[in-house]
Amino acid sequence: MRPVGSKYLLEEPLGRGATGTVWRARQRETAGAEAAVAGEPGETVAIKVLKEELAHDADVVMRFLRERSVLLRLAHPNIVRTRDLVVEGDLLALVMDLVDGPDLHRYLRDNGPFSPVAAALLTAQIADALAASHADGVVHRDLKPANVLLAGSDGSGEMHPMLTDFGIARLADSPGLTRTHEFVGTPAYVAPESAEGRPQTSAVDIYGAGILLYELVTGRPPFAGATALEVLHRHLSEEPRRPSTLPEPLWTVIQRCLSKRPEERPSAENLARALRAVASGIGPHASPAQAEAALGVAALLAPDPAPATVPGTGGDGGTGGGDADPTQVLPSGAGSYDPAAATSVLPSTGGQGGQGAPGGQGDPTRAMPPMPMGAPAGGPQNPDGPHPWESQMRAARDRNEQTQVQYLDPTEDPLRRRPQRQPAPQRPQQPPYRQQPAPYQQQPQAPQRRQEPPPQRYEPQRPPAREPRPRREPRPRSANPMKIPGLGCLKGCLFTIILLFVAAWLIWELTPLQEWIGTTRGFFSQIGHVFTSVQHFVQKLGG
Ligand SMILES: Nc1ncnc2c1ncn2[C@@H]1O[C@H](COP(=O)(O)OP(=O)(O)OP(=O)(O)O)[C@@H](O)[C@H]1O
Repeated sequence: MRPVGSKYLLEEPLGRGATGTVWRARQRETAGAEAAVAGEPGETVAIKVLKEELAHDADVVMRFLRERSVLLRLAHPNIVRTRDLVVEGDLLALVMDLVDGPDLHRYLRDNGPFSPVAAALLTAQIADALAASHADGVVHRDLKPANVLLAGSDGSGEMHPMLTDFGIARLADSPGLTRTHEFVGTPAYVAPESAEGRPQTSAVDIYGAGILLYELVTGRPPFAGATALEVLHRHLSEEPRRPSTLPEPLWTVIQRCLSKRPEERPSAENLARALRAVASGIGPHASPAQAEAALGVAALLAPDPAPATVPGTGGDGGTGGGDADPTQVLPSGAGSYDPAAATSVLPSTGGQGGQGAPGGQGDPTRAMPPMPMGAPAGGPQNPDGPHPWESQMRAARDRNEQTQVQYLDPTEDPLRRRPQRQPAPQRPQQPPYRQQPAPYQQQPQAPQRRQEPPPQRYEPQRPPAREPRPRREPRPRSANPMKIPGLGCLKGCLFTIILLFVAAWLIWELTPLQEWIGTTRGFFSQIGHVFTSVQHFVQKLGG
């Protein structure tokens, strides 16, 4: 057991991320006044020991100390509380409350997607946490299922999401570690402005929340690709595709969160409110008024008039980033991309040039090659040393937990396996103000895989599912199985000739045609006469 400072003892690793390793630890003695939570000897805590690269960077240490008060101050029921920050020699560590439960990424992988109502309620709680941190000027910047821990997901039914890793992204993008204009994040969850190195605000967290919500209901994030660059391209240029099972109001929320323009995304507070309105309006017990309110959710999604800015990205009017930065054309097809990749430091402009940089395109750990652009504008970088991006990607490769993009077999999709619609009573016939608990008052239920989902479903106005028609045997066309090519055409021709013959006979016999022509012969004798004339003519020709 390794001591951390004089107050904590590391017991066993809980998991490793790009920025450090999280340990289950025990408190040895009560912490001093500098800690937010003094704790009791013997108490179990979680400690994130930051990676050595971070701990060796003077700038990170400075930032760690400077942000100490912000991190310790962040208190919200949906934020994992940071109890203490330890700086000792080469060691930087965050002491947190130990959350007994899986992270959301693992939970999704093991249990499959959530119902739209459960997903909306879960994301509403995450939006609550974001609203509190944004009000305090703290932008998370790395919102993703792996950074949401689920307390109380032990089968008791209630699920309590807790956002963790606050401020870590901010520590990791120290100018000493990453070059100017680079960003920290995970490609599948990165907002377009971060991908382009434009100024960032709290709207990047709203984008992350939109991606997370999409993933909760579908099992996978909206933009995937073989390489990190491909994923970033999609964030910049593609619109997400609407899954067919997604209720209209929830889709409206997702679309607004995933708006390419940060100023069009809702504030975290409005997002939470809108998601609760949607959850109560799309459930089966929704009153007509609640359903109506859900359909008008767009009106609730007002943007934040004064979004919190991310220092150093230009969003604060500071030195980094800047509006003048041109939109980049990202080279595609380079490198490999693990969608499970941990938080990454991706060069978005500037860089050391692709070919000569260590760990170039041939390096499979590389998710994004350096851009062939200008020289780095950032801090004192050693051009020969490995870029932190490389070591972070190597860490990602070493991780035990790999995010898996889950493609759900439609037959196993609990969203599709909804109960058959009964000829249910029409909504207007329901007593309008029943004493029912509103769906937003219910805690999101843990979805059980391969179990019938709870009937918290949005029923769009669709006709009831039809019985599939019995398959018809192809009609036998003929008793003769032999197929003669052109037979159909021949039959048609013969039929036409007979038809013409009969028509000519009728015209000849029933009209005064024969008198006009001056012959009084019947039709058949006239035909015979014509044939005889032709025969004589041919014989004459033949001599
Ligand atoms: N406070 C905590 N209590 C219990 N387990 C935790 C706590 N914080 C993190 N963990 C667990 O530790 C593991 C590693 O966490 P960490 O945040 O370092 O990884 P990550 O989020 O996957 O990576 P990164 O954010 O660096 O890309 C995760 O599996 C997470 O479930």
